[in-house]
Amino acid sequence: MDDLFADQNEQDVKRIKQLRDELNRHNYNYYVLNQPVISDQDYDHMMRQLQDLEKAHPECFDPLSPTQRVGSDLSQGFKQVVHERPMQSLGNSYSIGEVQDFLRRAKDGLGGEPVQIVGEMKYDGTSISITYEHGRLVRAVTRGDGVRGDDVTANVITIKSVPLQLQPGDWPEKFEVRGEILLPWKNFERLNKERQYNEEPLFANPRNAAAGTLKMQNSAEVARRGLDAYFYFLLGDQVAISTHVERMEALQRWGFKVAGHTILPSIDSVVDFINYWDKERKNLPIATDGLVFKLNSIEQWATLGSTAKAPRWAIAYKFAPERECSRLRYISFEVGRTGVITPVANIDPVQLSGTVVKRASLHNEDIIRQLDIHDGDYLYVEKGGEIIPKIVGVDLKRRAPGSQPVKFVTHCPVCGTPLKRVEGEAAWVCPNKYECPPQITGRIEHFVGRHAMNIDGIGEEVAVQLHESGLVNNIADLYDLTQPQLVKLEHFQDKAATRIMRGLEASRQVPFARVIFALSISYVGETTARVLTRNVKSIDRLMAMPAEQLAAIPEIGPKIAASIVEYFSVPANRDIVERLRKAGLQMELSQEELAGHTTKLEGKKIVISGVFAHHSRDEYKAMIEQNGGKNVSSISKATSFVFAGDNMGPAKLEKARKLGIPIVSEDEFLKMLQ
Ligand SMILES: NC(=O)c1ccc[n+]([C@@H]2O[C@H](COP(=O)([O-])OP(=O)(O)OC[C@H]3O[C@@H](n4cnc5c(N)ncnc54)[C@H](O)[C@@H]3O)[C@@H](O)[C@H]2O)c1
Ligand SMILES: [Zn+2]
Repeated sequence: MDDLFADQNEQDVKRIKQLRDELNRHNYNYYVLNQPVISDQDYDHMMRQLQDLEKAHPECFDPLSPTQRVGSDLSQGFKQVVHERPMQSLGNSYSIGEVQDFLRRAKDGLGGEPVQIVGEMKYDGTSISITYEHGRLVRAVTRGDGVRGDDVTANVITIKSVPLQLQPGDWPEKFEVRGEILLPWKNFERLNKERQYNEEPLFANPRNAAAGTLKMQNSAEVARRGLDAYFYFLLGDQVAISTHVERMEALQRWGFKVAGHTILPSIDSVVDFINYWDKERKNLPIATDGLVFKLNSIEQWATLGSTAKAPRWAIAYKFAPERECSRLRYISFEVGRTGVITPVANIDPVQLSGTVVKRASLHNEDIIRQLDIHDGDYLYVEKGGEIIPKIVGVDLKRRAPGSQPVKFVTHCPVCGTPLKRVEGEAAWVCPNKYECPPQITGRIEHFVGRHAMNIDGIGEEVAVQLHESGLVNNIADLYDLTQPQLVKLEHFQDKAATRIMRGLEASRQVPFARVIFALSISYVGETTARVLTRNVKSIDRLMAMPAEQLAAIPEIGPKIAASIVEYFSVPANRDIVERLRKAGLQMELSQEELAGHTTKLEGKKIVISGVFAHHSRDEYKAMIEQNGGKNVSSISKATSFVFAGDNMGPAKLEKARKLGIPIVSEDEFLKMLQ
């Protein structure tokens, strides 16, 4: 019997260590990289397991355990600032019973004193602490590891809803506000669309997108993305207001947006509040992942204090993710522009977060195997981050006896070519690059895209139509199209044909770098195309370059180099390039580009200030002009950004902050010109 216990003990201790390691890894992915690899529910579940095990094994206590500390977002490149008061997390609850437990504990801690509960939205962004002195914003700092955070003032002042100067009022000389920085749904979706287009990794949800944006080195880009902010704490030694609700009202008067606060006089009203917001939150323009209940009396906050990780006078209530179960009808296999096969689960339609879901991507074969999906299974589907439906599991109880694991196709479902698996990657690929129809039409769509040749009027349907009619088999064929040919196509009107013809004409002026991007060479995205053209300067030189020479260009690794050489080794591709050249496309850098003239700073009014490490101030002024920008001497509302070196004058800095003008460092500036 003793042995049995010893065994169990040993297993628990091992599991504690394992969970701590795993949670630390997920914290890093989530808070620093902003790219979580598991769902919040799975993370919370692991955290609970660890909490339970640690409770059963007090001898394993470790102040560094993830149960004892908030996950750290500290990252390189920012000045770190120690918080005057530590920034904590919140305890979690998932049911009304747990909220009641919380209230009971709080009342016990207060010796039975009556309490008043305030309900608020739990915004799903990233927390920020902002210090104000004499009515002005002086510093904005992330939560960091709770004790110290990153100074992200330059980025926060680009957020229009953060007051830089307070409304006249009774604010104390110095105070701190805390709140949530958010990326509204609309801006989040726009950002992910752009990223998808540029083949950059997508943000899993608005929270990760907001956190990632706040940590960018380029304030101009931060401003462009459109962050927003809501506030939910007012703190400071000089703050003489004794309830949370009155503090929020004061913040509102001073010019802040606050987290709508409601006094809830009974547990029934707490239940009503939960039920109301569970539905109503879907109509908000920003993401929320729950509600927060706080005690109203600040004095009671002081009496109750906090644990290592969270206050005892507040608790988060997390909404359950919407999940439905639905029957798998069949798996379809879709072929992308690069030949990658994506399996998609087609399920009986179900209603989820207000929309009907019929399809959900399964991404690749490994995921199908991990989930162990059989034909005819009932699948659980959730809306991850509330937008993209995701298959999260199988209801094994409903599995038909004798059902077989689903089979992944072995041949391309469109052209029938046997599939290949790229070494080291999860994806299966149709290798029939040049004749597989979806790959051909995918390349046409890519070629005409906004970031490539920017030819209007050719979406997915038209690309397929052009291909099926036999008119366009590759991108060079586009330039042989004539208006009468287009008008003859089904459902095609004069206007649409004219638009395409005009777009083709205008595309002859599109700069060389975008032509290279438009060709669909594997691994050559927008940035790589720019690096290539800057270094290689003409298509003839690019076609003639051996792999080693290409790989020697900074940022071009052996993988990209091999892919470029492979592309130009195919006679059909060389033929396409020659035909595009004849059609009048830009096949080298223009005289202006060669002379260093670009439009990268076009329309920008730039104030330069301070001393620099890499070039003199005059050199930078010349560079601004060369790239289409304008040097201006003093900061005004019309200034696009301040290009700041070391020792920039404090008066200028202050003025820029006051007007919300972004500050760009030397490194950031050089990056802009890349
Ligand atoms: N998927 C992953 O890999 C992964 C990894 C780490 C963390 N996470 C998720 O993050 C959570 C932990 O993050 P956390 O420590 O920031 O906790 P949290 O997000 O659950 O709650 C605390 C935070 O809520 C925010 N908040 C929003 N509205 C508020 C309001 N009205 N009043 C007070 N605070 C408010 C504050 O920023 C505060 O820091 C986990 O529970 C998990 O869901 C996921
Ligand atoms: Zn194929």
